Amino acid sequence: MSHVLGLELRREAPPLLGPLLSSFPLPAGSWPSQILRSNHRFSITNLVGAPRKAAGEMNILAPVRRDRVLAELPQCLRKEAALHVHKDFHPRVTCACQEHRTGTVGFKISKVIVVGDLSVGKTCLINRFCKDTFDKNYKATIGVDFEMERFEVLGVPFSLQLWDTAGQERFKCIASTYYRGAQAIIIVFNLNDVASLEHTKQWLADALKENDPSSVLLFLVGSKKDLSTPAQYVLMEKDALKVAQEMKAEYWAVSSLTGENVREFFFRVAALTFEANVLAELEKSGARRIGDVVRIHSEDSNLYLTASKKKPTCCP
Ligand SMILES: Nc1nc2c(ncn2[C@@H]2O[C@H](COP(=O)(O)OP(=O)(O)OP(=O)(O)O)[C@@H](O)[C@H]2O)c(=O)[nH]1
Ligand SMILES: [Mg+2]
Repeated sequence: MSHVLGLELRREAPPLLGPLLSSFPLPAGSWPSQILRSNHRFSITNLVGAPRKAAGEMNILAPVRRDRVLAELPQCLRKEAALHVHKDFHPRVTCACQEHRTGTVGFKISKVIVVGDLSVGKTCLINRFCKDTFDKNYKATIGVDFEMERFEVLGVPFSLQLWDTAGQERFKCIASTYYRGAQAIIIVFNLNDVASLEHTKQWLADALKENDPSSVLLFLVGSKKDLSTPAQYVLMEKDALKVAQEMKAEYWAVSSLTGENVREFFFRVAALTFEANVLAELEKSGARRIGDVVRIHSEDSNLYLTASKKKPTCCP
């Protein structure tokens, strides 16, 4: 079940949801008014008039599905355009997870926004991963919509909130109010439409206006791979890798129709977002210990490079 957001908002958060919602970067004056459970997933709706459950009836978090458990770091698609190419999670992250020193990471919900031209396949990509469905008919997203996905990474629960935004110009102003507070930005283009690749720079610029460019993880995703011949794909990939390198984004190519690379891609997003969260948490607790404030800088989005500049607060 998913819900269109951004139509009409009201400030009304059930008491139990306070801590949960505090990590939702919603525009001032808005709170999700309802959490519903649907199979393994939760969706939140802001639609006024939808029946509301009493807080006591709500299930706050769904259990993690067995096929959402990550024990190892999923690898990048192309080494030329990757956020990092290390084979394993950062040693400090592995160590912190083993010693149950991941702080609040297990309770947090990380926001991921998906942007790109209309009809490039953003909704289909999310639906393939979250619902394992594919709809060949185009239904434009109006405003924004989102899905929650729960993972377990190195034994720690971790949640991603995947925000599906509208690509149509007339809905852009609604959608852009939901860009704020993203930990990862997924910019989608159609591998068979070079204009959609060119437009990714503008989508990124718009999304970065609302976010801190030094801490957000970027992914450039080519969609509809099933529609390209191998020769066409090779040509497009060359251009896409160049754009990804300029953006300092990790490049992926997927097909929501066949499912190619969809799961691998979202697992990579979950793993890298988790890793960044744990590293930030370790920095924070280190800073607290010495009574100082530390700010995370990731100029080149390389989590390992960032971490190696800091004094270790965890083994080894
Ligand atoms: N062949 C093929 N078609 C796809 C794929 N992904 C999406 N489509 C089709 O492309 C059209 C648009 O897909 P959507 O996911 O709705 O596009 P969107 O980016 O969400 O569009 P907006 O919501 O308007 O921004 C639909 O007809 C889909 O069936 C794919 O991987 N392969
Ligand atoms: Mg859509």
